[in-house]
Amino acid sequence: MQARMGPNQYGKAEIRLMKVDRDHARHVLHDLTVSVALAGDMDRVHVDGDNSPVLPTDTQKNTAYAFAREHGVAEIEDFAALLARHFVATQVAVRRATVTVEEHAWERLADHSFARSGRETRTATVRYDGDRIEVRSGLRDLVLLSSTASEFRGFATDRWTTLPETDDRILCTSVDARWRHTAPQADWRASYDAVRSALTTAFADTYSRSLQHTLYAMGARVVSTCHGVAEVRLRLPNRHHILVDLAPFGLENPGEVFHVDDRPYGLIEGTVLADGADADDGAW
Ligand SMILES: O=c1[nH]c(=O)c2[nH]c(=O)[nH]c2[nH]1
Repeated sequence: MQARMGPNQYGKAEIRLMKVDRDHARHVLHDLTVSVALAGDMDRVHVDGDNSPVLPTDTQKNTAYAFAREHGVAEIEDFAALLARHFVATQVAVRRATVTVEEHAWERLADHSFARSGRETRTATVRYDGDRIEVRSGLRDLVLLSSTASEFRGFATDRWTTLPETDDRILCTSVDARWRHTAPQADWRASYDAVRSALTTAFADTYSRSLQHTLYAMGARVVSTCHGVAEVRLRLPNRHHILVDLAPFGLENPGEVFHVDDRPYGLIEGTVLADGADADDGAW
């Protein structure tokens, strides 16, 4: 058999980790999902069954827990970078580590009581190759809705088109955004707050001709107002709200009662780049 091993990586996915900071009576939670992916000199693992370069995924999981205890978890970008650097620095066969961390939000009820929050999930992906460190931050499940100021008309039609044009509809989406930083170090919390605010204010401010039009407005607001962000990638599912026909009941429905369709949905995806930035195909 003529074959050779192509690109590969391996690691522990979705390590669920809760770190409680309990130095003060007012506890702080860091509820994380951590995923590790290691790549390097692993051909002989696959081809010959030689496990000597394999740091078990079980060990990777233990390392995440131990580092949370030893170093704490401040910002998820820093925690991801700590782990990524560790695996490359300590394993000769590992040339590149990619660590993704998601942070699940909790709302405080009291000093040591919390309610799981309906807020979005914050994310970070850090890739380290022994030389360069790339940091991407992001968020997902940020659900936004405009109850007007959204239209969709003037689109292409053919014999299969049934969608009527509309000059007033609900626009609703669940934002999945990732953005690339120009620098390996930043005030991650402040940067996150700035990007979130740019996304939400652009969504709210924009008179939408389509979700594509809104996507660009949101991305452009991020790269033009958020210092140190070179590129933002957006995935916006169109959560269709369909006006219910109440005429059979003798009722008008002037944009008040909608059926919320969960699938299928339009999926609008796009990258917006800062002036002068090149698209980058690192770890997203
Ligand atoms: O904002 C929209 N973009 C589309 O591409 C599209 N297609 C569709 O059926 N509805 C919508 N809405």
